[in-house]
Amino acid sequence: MPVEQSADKIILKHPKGSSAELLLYGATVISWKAADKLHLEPFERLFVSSKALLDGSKPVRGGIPVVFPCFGAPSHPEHARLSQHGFARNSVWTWDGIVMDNEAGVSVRLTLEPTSGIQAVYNKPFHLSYVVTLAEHQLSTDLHVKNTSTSTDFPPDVLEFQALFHNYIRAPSSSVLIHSLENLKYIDKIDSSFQGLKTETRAGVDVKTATDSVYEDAPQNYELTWPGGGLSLRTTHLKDVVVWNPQAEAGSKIGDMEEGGWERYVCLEPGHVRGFAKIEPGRTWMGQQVLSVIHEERRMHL
Ligand SMILES: O=P(O)(O)OC[C@H]1O[C@@H](O)[C@H](O)[C@@H](O)[C@@H]1O
Repeated sequence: MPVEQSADKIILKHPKGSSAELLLYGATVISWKAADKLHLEPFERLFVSSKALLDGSKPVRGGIPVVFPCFGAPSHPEHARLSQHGFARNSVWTWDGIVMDNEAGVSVRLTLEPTSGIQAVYNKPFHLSYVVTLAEHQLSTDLHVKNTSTSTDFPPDVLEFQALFHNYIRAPSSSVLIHSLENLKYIDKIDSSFQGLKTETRAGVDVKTATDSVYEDAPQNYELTWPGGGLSLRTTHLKDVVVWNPQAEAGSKIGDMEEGGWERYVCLEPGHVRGFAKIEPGRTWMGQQVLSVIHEERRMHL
Protein backbone atom coordinates (compact mmCIF):
# COMPACT_ATOMS: atom_id res chain seq x y z
CA MET A 1 0.00 0.00 0.00
CA PRO A 2 1.46 3.42 -0.90
CA VAL A 3 -0.27 5.06 2.07
CA GLU A 4 -0.52 3.43 5.49
CA GLN A 5 -2.50 5.00 8.26
CA SER A 6 -2.56 4.49 11.99
CA ALA A 7 -4.32 6.49 14.68
CA ASP A 8 -1.66 9.18 14.85
CA LYS A 9 0.59 8.71 11.82
CA ILE A 10 0.59 8.38 8.05
CA ILE A 11 3.32 6.59 6.11
CA LEU A 12 3.84 7.31 2.42
CA LYS A 13 5.70 4.78 0.30
CA HIS A 14 6.81 5.42 -3.24
CA PRO A 15 7.08 2.41 -5.58
CA LYS A 16 10.74 3.33 -6.22
CA GLY A 17 11.63 2.96 -2.51
CA SER A 18 11.47 6.44 -0.98
CA SER A 19 9.22 6.97 2.04
CA ALA A 20 7.90 9.66 4.38
CA GLU A 21 6.13 9.70 7.73
CA LEU A 22 3.75 12.36 8.88
CA LEU A 23 2.20 12.83 12.32
CA LEU A 24 -1.34 14.21 12.66
CA TYR A 25 0.17 16.13 15.58
CA GLY A 26 1.43 19.37 14.07
CA ALA A 27 1.22 17.83 10.56
CA THR A 28 4.89 17.20 11.32
CA VAL A 29 6.84 15.23 8.73
CA ILE A 30 9.14 13.16 10.95
CA SER A 31 10.93 11.10 8.31
CA TRP A 32 11.87 11.36 4.66
CA LYS A 33 14.03 8.64 3.21
CA ALA A 34 15.38 8.91 -0.31
CA ALA A 35 18.29 7.40 -2.21
CA ASP A 36 20.68 9.14 -4.56
CA LYS A 37 22.80 7.83 -7.38
CA LEU A 38 25.74 7.14 -5.04
CA HIS A 39 23.68 5.55 -2.25
CA LEU A 40 21.06 3.31 -3.77
CA GLU A 41 19.42 2.39 -0.46
CA PRO A 42 17.03 5.18 0.68
CA PHE A 43 18.36 6.90 3.80
CA GLU A 44 17.09 9.50 6.26
CA ARG A 45 17.16 13.11 5.07
CA LEU A 46 15.65 14.78 8.13
CA PHE A 47 16.92 15.12 11.68
CA VAL A 48 14.68 14.25 14.62
CA SER A 49 16.22 14.45 18.08
CA SER A 50 16.18 11.13 19.91
CA LYS A 51 14.81 13.14 22.86
CA ALA A 52 11.94 14.59 20.79
CA LEU A 53 8.54 13.82 22.27
CA LEU A 54 6.26 12.30 19.64
CA ASP A 55 3.27 11.88 21.94
CA GLY A 56 1.64 15.24 21.23
CA SER A 57 2.78 16.84 24.47
CA LYS A 58 5.04 19.42 22.80
CA PRO A 59 6.17 20.41 19.29
CA VAL A 60 8.50 17.87 17.72
CA ARG A 61 12.22 18.74 17.94
CA GLY A 62 12.99 17.86 14.36
CA GLY A 63 11.43 16.86 11.07
CA ILE A 64 9.32 19.57 9.47
CA PRO A 65 7.10 21.38 11.97
CA VAL A 66 4.62 23.83 10.38
CA VAL A 67 4.84 27.36 11.75
CA PHE A 68 1.56 29.36 11.59
CA PRO A 69 0.27 32.05 12.15
CA CYS A 70 3.29 33.66 13.84
CA PHE A 71 7.01 33.07 13.54
CA GLY A 72 9.01 33.40 16.75
CA ALA A 73 7.45 35.46 19.51
CA PRO A 74 4.18 37.01 18.32
CA SER A 75 4.52 40.55 17.00
CA HIS A 76 0.98 41.11 15.64
CA PRO A 77 -1.74 42.20 18.09
CA GLU A 78 -4.04 39.42 16.81
CA HIS A 79 -1.38 36.86 17.78
CA ALA A 80 -0.67 38.27 21.22
CA ARG A 81 -1.93 35.20 23.13
CA LEU A 82 -0.07 32.68 20.97
CA SER A 83 3.14 30.97 21.91
CA GLN A 84 6.38 31.00 19.91
CA HIS A 85 5.83 29.79 16.29
CA GLY A 86 2.03 29.64 16.70
CA PHE A 87 -0.42 26.79 17.13
CA ALA A 88 -0.18 24.76 13.90
CA ARG A 89 2.82 22.74 15.10
CA ASN A 90 1.09 21.64 18.28
CA SER A 91 -2.46 21.08 17.07
CA VAL A 92 -3.83 17.74 15.95
CA TRP A 93 -4.68 17.97 12.26
CA THR A 94 -7.42 16.02 10.47
CA TRP A 95 -6.76 13.36 7.85
CA ASP A 96 -8.43 14.47 4.61
CA GLY A 97 -7.40 11.77 2.14
CA ILE A 98 -5.09 10.70 -0.63
CA VAL A 99 -4.61 13.38 -3.27
CA MET A 100 -2.49 11.43 -5.74
CA ASP A 101 -1.15 7.92 -6.01
CA ASN A 102 0.78 7.08 -9.15
CA GLU A 103 4.32 6.65 -10.51
CA ALA A 104 4.95 10.38 -10.30
CA GLY A 105 4.16 10.64 -6.64
CA VAL A 106 2.14 9.79 -3.57
CA SER A 107 0.36 12.67 -1.98
CA VAL A 108 -1.86 13.14 1.08
CA ARG A 109 -3.77 16.04 2.61
CA LEU A 110 -4.37 17.09 6.22
CA THR A 111 -6.51 19.99 7.35
CA LEU A 112 -6.80 22.24 10.38
CA GLU A 113 -9.72 24.45 11.38
CA PRO A 114 -10.29 26.45 14.55
CA THR A 115 -10.84 24.15 17.52
CA SER A 116 -12.09 25.36 20.90
CA GLY A 117 -8.45 25.27 22.10
CA ILE A 118 -7.29 27.46 19.22
CA GLN A 119 -10.28 29.81 19.55
CA ALA A 120 -9.38 30.38 23.18
CA VAL A 121 -6.20 32.14 22.04
CA TYR A 122 -6.94 33.19 18.45
CA ASN A 123 -10.29 34.33 17.12
CA LYS A 124 -9.72 34.72 13.36
CA PRO A 125 -11.59 32.31 11.04
CA PHE A 126 -9.30 30.21 8.80
CA HIS A 127 -8.94 26.87 7.09
CA LEU A 128 -5.53 25.26 6.59
CA SER A 129 -4.89 22.49 4.15
CA TYR A 130 -1.49 20.81 3.98
CA VAL A 131 -0.48 18.56 1.12
CA VAL A 132 2.64 16.39 1.41
CA THR A 133 3.87 14.78 -1.79
CA LEU A 134 6.56 12.13 -2.05
CA ALA A 135 8.34 11.39 -5.31
CA GLU A 136 11.34 9.14 -5.91
CA HIS A 137 13.90 11.82 -5.04
CA GLN A 138 11.71 14.65 -3.85
CA LEU A 139 9.48 15.77 -1.02
CA SER A 140 7.06 18.68 -1.45
CA THR A 141 4.90 20.37 1.11
CA ASP A 142 2.16 22.87 0.22
CA LEU A 143 0.30 24.93 2.80
CA HIS A 144 -3.00 26.46 1.69
CA VAL A 145 -4.37 29.14 4.00
CA LYS A 146 -7.97 30.24 3.44
CA ASN A 147 -9.59 33.24 5.05
CA THR A 148 -13.02 31.79 5.80
CA SER A 149 -14.50 35.03 7.11
CA THR A 150 -17.93 35.73 5.59
CA SER A 151 -17.91 39.33 6.73
CA THR A 152 -18.78 41.88 4.06
CA ASP A 153 -17.83 44.80 6.28
CA PHE A 154 -15.50 47.55 5.20
CA PRO A 155 -12.62 47.53 5.85
CA PRO A 156 -12.50 43.81 5.00
CA ASP A 157 -11.78 41.18 7.64
CA VAL A 158 -8.25 40.51 6.38
CA LEU A 159 -6.31 37.49 7.68
CA GLU A 160 -2.74 38.51 8.49
CA PHE A 161 -0.28 35.74 9.22
CA GLN A 162 3.22 34.40 8.97
CA ALA A 163 3.95 30.86 7.80
CA LEU A 164 7.13 28.80 7.61
CA PHE A 165 8.34 25.23 7.13
CA HIS A 166 10.80 24.54 9.95
CA ASN A 167 12.97 22.00 8.07
CA TYR A 168 15.53 20.15 10.17
CA ILE A 169 17.79 18.87 7.39
CA ARG A 170 20.12 16.01 8.36
CA ALA A 171 23.59 17.30 7.45
CA PRO A 172 27.00 17.62 9.13
CA SER A 173 26.88 21.12 10.59
CA SER A 174 30.68 21.39 10.54
CA SER A 175 30.81 21.21 6.77
CA VAL A 176 27.40 22.09 5.31
CA LEU A 177 27.25 25.14 3.06
CA ILE A 178 24.11 26.96 1.96
CA HIS A 179 23.84 29.06 -1.11
CA SER A 180 22.79 31.41 -2.64
CA LEU A 181 22.23 33.88 0.15
CA GLU A 182 24.98 36.29 -0.84
CA ASN A 183 24.03 39.98 -0.84
CA LEU A 184 20.73 39.36 0.96
CA LYS A 185 19.67 41.48 3.91
CA TYR A 186 19.18 39.58 7.14
CA ILE A 187 18.45 39.90 10.82
CA ASP A 188 21.16 38.34 12.93
CA LYS A 189 19.25 37.07 15.98
CA ILE A 190 22.52 35.92 17.60
CA ASP A 191 24.06 39.39 17.52
CA SER A 192 21.42 41.09 19.65
CA SER A 193 23.62 44.15 20.11
CA PHE A 194 23.29 44.92 16.39
CA GLN A 195 20.14 46.82 15.46
CA GLY A 196 18.84 46.62 11.90
CA LEU A 197 19.74 44.48 8.93
CA LYS A 198 23.11 43.01 7.98
CA THR A 199 24.16 42.14 4.44
CA GLU A 200 25.34 38.61 3.72
CA THR A 201 28.83 38.68 2.24
CA ARG A 202 29.48 34.92 2.05
CA ALA A 203 28.95 32.97 -1.16
CA GLY A 204 28.34 29.84 0.89
CA VAL A 205 26.88 30.26 4.39
CA ASP A 206 28.12 27.85 7.06
CA VAL A 207 26.79 27.12 10.56
CA LYS A 208 30.09 26.35 12.28
CA THR A 209 29.20 28.94 14.89
CA ALA A 210 25.76 29.50 16.43
CA THR A 211 23.53 30.87 13.68
CA ASP A 212 20.02 32.29 13.74
CA SER A 213 19.58 34.46 10.67
CA VAL A 214 16.38 35.62 9.01
CA TYR A 215 17.04 36.49 5.37
CA GLU A 216 14.45 38.60 3.62
CA ASP A 217 13.39 38.71 -0.01
CA ALA A 218 15.47 35.64 -0.78
CA PRO A 219 15.76 33.95 -4.20
CA GLN A 220 13.51 30.99 -3.21
CA ASN A 221 16.05 28.63 -4.70
CA TYR A 222 18.80 27.21 -2.49
CA GLU A 223 21.33 24.42 -2.29
CA LEU A 224 22.69 22.72 0.81
CA THR A 225 25.83 20.75 0.13
CA TRP A 226 28.27 18.79 2.21
CA PRO A 227 31.01 16.36 1.21
CA GLY A 228 29.22 13.51 -0.52
CA GLY A 229 25.69 14.87 -0.38
CA GLY A 230 23.24 17.65 -0.86
CA LEU A 231 19.69 18.83 -1.24
CA SER A 232 18.12 21.64 -3.19
CA LEU A 233 15.17 23.64 -1.99
CA ARG A 234 12.80 25.59 -4.24
CA THR A 235 9.90 27.56 -2.88
CA THR A 236 6.86 29.49 -4.04
CA HIS A 237 5.38 32.47 -2.15
CA LEU A 238 7.88 31.99 0.69
CA LYS A 239 9.97 35.10 0.24
CA ASP A 240 12.11 34.77 3.37
CA VAL A 241 14.37 32.03 4.69
CA VAL A 242 15.80 31.28 8.13
CA VAL A 243 19.08 29.50 8.82
CA TRP A 244 19.29 28.16 12.37
CA ASN A 245 21.76 26.00 14.26
CA PRO A 246 22.37 26.72 17.96
CA GLN A 247 25.73 24.88 18.22
CA ALA A 248 26.86 23.45 21.57
CA GLU A 249 26.47 26.31 24.03
CA ALA A 250 22.82 27.09 23.25
CA GLY A 251 22.00 23.63 21.86
CA SER A 252 22.88 21.85 25.09
CA LYS A 253 20.33 24.04 26.91
CA ILE A 254 17.45 22.82 24.71
CA GLY A 255 15.70 20.19 26.83
CA ASP A 256 14.58 17.90 24.01
CA MET A 257 17.80 18.18 21.96
CA GLU A 258 19.92 15.04 22.00
CA GLU A 259 23.56 15.34 23.05
CA GLY A 260 25.53 16.67 20.08
CA GLY A 261 22.35 16.91 17.98
CA TRP A 262 23.44 20.33 16.66
CA GLU A 263 26.28 18.56 14.84
CA ARG A 264 23.83 16.56 12.78
CA TYR A 265 21.46 19.10 11.24
CA VAL A 266 20.92 22.53 9.87
CA CYS A 267 17.53 24.20 9.85
CA LEU A 268 16.78 25.83 6.52
CA GLU A 269 13.33 27.27 6.94
CA PRO A 270 11.54 28.98 4.06
CA GLY A 271 8.64 31.19 5.05
CA HIS A 272 6.80 34.47 4.89
CA VAL A 273 8.05 35.85 8.19
CA ARG A 274 9.15 39.43 7.58
CA GLY A 275 5.90 41.34 7.73
CA PHE A 276 2.64 39.46 7.21
CA ALA A 277 0.91 37.71 4.33
CA LYS A 278 -2.58 39.17 3.97
CA ILE A 279 -5.68 37.58 2.49
CA GLU A 280 -9.17 39.00 2.10
CA PRO A 281 -12.33 37.05 3.04
CA GLY A 282 -12.93 34.03 0.81
CA ARG A 283 -9.40 34.10 -0.65
CA THR A 284 -6.66 31.49 -0.33
CA TRP A 285 -2.86 31.84 -0.12
CA MET A 286 -0.51 28.98 -0.95
CA GLY A 287 3.11 28.53 0.10
CA GLN A 288 5.08 25.62 -1.30
CA GLN A 289 8.49 24.02 -0.91
CA VAL A 290 10.13 21.31 -2.97
CA LEU A 291 13.12 19.49 -1.44
CA SER A 292 15.12 17.49 -3.98
CA VAL A 293 18.10 15.18 -3.70
CA ILE A 294 21.30 16.39 -5.35
CA HIS A 295 22.87 13.34 -6.95
CA GLU A 296 26.31 14.48 -7.88
CA GLU A 297 29.10 16.03 -5.87
CA ARG A 298 28.24 19.69 -6.32
CA ARG A 299 30.30 21.26 -3.61
CA MET A 300 31.30 24.84 -3.95
CA HIS A 301 34.98 25.30 -3.42
CA LEU A 302 35.58 28.52 -1.60
O1 LIG B 1 12.64 25.97 20.18
P1 LIG B 1 11.70 26.33 19.08
O2 LIG B 1 10.50 27.11 19.55
O3 LIG B 1 11.30 25.14 18.28
O4 LIG B 1 12.49 27.29 18.12
C1 LIG B 1 13.70 26.91 17.57
C2 LIG B 1 14.30 28.01 16.72
O5 LIG B 1 13.49 28.20 15.58
C3 LIG B 1 14.04 29.09 14.63
O6 LIG B 1 13.17 29.17 13.55
C4 LIG B 1 14.22 30.45 15.25
O7 LIG B 1 14.80 31.35 14.31
C5 LIG B 1 15.06 30.34 16.48
O8 LIG B 1 15.17 31.63 17.11
C6 LIG B 1 14.48 29.33 17.44
O9 LIG B 1 15.34 29.18 18.56
